[in-house]
Amino acid sequence: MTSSPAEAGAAIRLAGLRRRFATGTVALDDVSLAVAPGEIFGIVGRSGAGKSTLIRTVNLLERPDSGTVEVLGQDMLALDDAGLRAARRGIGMVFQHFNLLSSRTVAANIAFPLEVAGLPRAERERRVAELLPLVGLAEKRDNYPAQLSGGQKQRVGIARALASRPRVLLCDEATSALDPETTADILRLIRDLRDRLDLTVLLITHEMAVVKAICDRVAVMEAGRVIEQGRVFDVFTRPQAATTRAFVAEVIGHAVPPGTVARLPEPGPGEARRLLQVLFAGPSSTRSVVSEASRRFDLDLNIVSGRIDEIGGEPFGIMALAAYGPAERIEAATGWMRGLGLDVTPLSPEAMATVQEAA
Ligand SMILES: Nc1ncnc2c1ncn2[C@@H]1O[C@H](COP(=O)(O)OP(=O)(O)OP(=O)(O)O)[C@@H](O)[C@H]1O
Repeated sequence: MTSSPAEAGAAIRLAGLRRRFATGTVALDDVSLAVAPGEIFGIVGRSGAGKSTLIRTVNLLERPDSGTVEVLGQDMLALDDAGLRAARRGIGMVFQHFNLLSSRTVAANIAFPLEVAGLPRAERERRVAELLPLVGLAEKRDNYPAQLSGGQKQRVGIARALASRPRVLLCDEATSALDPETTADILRLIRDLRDRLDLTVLLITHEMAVVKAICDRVAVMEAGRVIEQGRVFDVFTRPQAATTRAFVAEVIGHAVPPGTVARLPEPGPGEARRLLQVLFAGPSSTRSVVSEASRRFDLDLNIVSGRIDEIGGEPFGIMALAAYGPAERIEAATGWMRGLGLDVTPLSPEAMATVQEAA
């Protein structure tokens, strides 16, 4: 998997970024990625993986020790203070905890960056009047943050980020403080704004469900490195790294009732029993793959569970198989299915239960 689609004319291009804190922690260890104009690009990783440090290098809230940061064709590290201030107006940022000023109304919070930039009052008011309906807050103009729900506060945060008409939007765990339903609303809003305003969006999250919901491409970070990146559909259907598999399983790990696993027949004499999770692109071909594998390798392959899901309208399937037969023939069948492009992962009964709980 490569980042090649974005290489030419990228909206954001980060190359060879390193950042080591005085404590000795290496938060970024040779990170490179390119985000195409109009793309929603997700960076996913566990706590401490380096996501915040990475997103903060894009607008130079964090300066890398080495590497290059290019946004909209501009070399950010070459700018003087005035140049950097101007460049930052082209890069909006949305925060996890909204960072609203409690003593200001919704309208005054949204206008704040314009005030800092020295825009006359009339222009600020005109811009706020445009932004309020765009984020669905036309009725809340004169409310204070304390009178708003979490989702409404984040809408204010988004409107404020868009006030200076940026072309790039950075979202730092923008939905992590919200409940699932509100998260879905805010993600829809971000996607809608991307479409309407032709924005490029870089977001960080620890939730693969966020990536699945709105991202076009994703990079998975671990210990300061990007360990895998690609189209979201490809990463979900053919995850490579163990960490990516674990992330993917959190979202699409499907329910195999523990009782079902417990009731599976024991293998016969000289037979092995293996539980396999199979991920595949497209809804239709699996059943024939399973029956062909069964014939070719003379195995008993039972579909324990299965379902079809989709990402960006593209369908994919997830299936749990119980395979019975000589261990080496099960291995051979697994290899054969992988050769056809299916992602096959052995599951222990315990793993099946874990996957089910996480789903
Ligand atoms: N200012 C700092 N000084 C020292 N170490 C830091 C600093 N900021 C971050 N780190 C460390 O760098 C590593 C990466 O942190 P970062 O916040 O970028 O990760 P993250 O993936 O965003 O995690 P989280 O979701 O918990 O914020 C962590 O080990 C963190 O403790």
